[in-house]
Amino acid sequence: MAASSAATFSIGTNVSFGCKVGSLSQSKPFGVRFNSQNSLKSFSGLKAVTSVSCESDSSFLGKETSAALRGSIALKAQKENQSYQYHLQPQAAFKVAILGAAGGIGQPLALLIKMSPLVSALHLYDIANVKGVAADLSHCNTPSQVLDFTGASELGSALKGVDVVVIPAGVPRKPGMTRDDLFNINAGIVKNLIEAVADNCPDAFIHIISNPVNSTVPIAAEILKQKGVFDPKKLFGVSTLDVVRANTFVAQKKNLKLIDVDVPVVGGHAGITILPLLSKTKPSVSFTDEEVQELTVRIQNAGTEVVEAKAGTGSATLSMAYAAARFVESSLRALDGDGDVYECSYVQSDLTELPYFASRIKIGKKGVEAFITSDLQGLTEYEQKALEALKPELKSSIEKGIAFANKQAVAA
Ligand SMILES: NC(=O)c1ccc[n+]([C@@H]2O[C@H](COP(=O)([O-])OP(=O)(O)OC[C@H]3O[C@@H](n4cnc5c(N)ncnc54)[C@H](O)[C@@H]3O)[C@@H](O)[C@H]2O)c1
Ligand SMILES: O=C(O)C[C@H](O)C(=O)O
Repeated sequence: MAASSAATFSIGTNVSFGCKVGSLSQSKPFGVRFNSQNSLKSFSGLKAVTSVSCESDSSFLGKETSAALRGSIALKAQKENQSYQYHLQPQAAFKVAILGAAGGIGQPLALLIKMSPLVSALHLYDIANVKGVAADLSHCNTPSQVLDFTGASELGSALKGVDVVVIPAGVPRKPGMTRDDLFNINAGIVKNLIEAVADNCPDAFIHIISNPVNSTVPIAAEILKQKGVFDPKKLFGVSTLDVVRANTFVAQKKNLKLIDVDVPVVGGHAGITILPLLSKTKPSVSFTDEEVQELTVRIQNAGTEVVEAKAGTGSATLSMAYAAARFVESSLRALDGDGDVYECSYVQSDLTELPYFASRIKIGKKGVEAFITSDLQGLTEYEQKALEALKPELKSSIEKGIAFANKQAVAA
């Protein structure tokens, strides 16, 4: 085997996991390898805000200079390299649950999370078919323990003691459907799962993937309120896939190094409510009006692009698992005390007049720590108009979710 051959992939954080064959791993066939020095430039969005903020006096990072910031990250990265390169123990001991783990997203997401050095236990829950997924995954010689849970009677055990709950349970779209067409089935699924989360792990970070996210997040919030355990800082609608897509499409269009590109995406997660702020792209890049129009529409329709290509067999699963794994890893890093974690997410917000809104946020140990307001300042005329145009649809999706949850409460 060639001493230098290495297969390494990153899920978009400053941590990458690699199976390295050769000098590093002769006595260790699988290694958890931190690539932090390289990835100072390759965070694919997670730390892109570093460069935003260092150029702006009004940034959330205050007076810290770019050089000092990079220096501190480099030092930390070096230490991480030293500490973890040769160990198979988890770096931290967080427990993650996936609800809907046997599904198209759930399975690859479970695999990616199984590779995280921050996870000590992975709880896989579904209404069926999860035993085999867990048996299969448990043979991977990465540190976390995999446990399976099937059906409502085991849901409570799946959630006990968990730090992060990820919810991709529910039905996906078929061609011709909108995400809102999933409401009737998925609203009830999310409601039931969130009730169990409220009862068993009310302090956990909750990541909602199930569509329509614009409504399922408000449903989850209302259920948590009814149970008296709502912490708005810990409820996240996962809109990371919109950022991943925006980064990919912009890099392709402008012939940029993919790993450097970061585009904030705000609003919500459906059609025109998905608003990529191309004027805020890092590195700074100019677009013609036609490019802005073409890229914006492609990013907004990217989910439909996949649904149509899959021709009735489902919607995005692999790219979604990748995006969700990135968001999980970011959350775990924040829980682990990393003070430099930024992601876009659909959360309770007062950035606009709407109660829920996706924007870039800083995530800390207690959840949402700050909103990156600068992204919404100095928008182009195109972006400003698109922002106003998305509000009525987003408002009505939010109200639909709230009404559903309240109606259920009255009926109960
Ligand atoms: N937020 C996003 O960006 C994004 C991206 C892609 C897909 N999605 C959404 O994610 C959801 C799942 O997509 P998928 O492709 O994985 O679908 P899928 O049908 O392949 O998998 C869904 C899984 O959920 C399980 N499930 C159903 N009811 C459940 C319940 N009550 N409790 C636990 N598990 C239950 C099913 O058994 C199945 O294994 C869909 O609603 C889809 O629209 C969101
Ligand atoms: O488009 C869908 O229905 C799934 C998901 O929301 C996506 O953006 O891919």
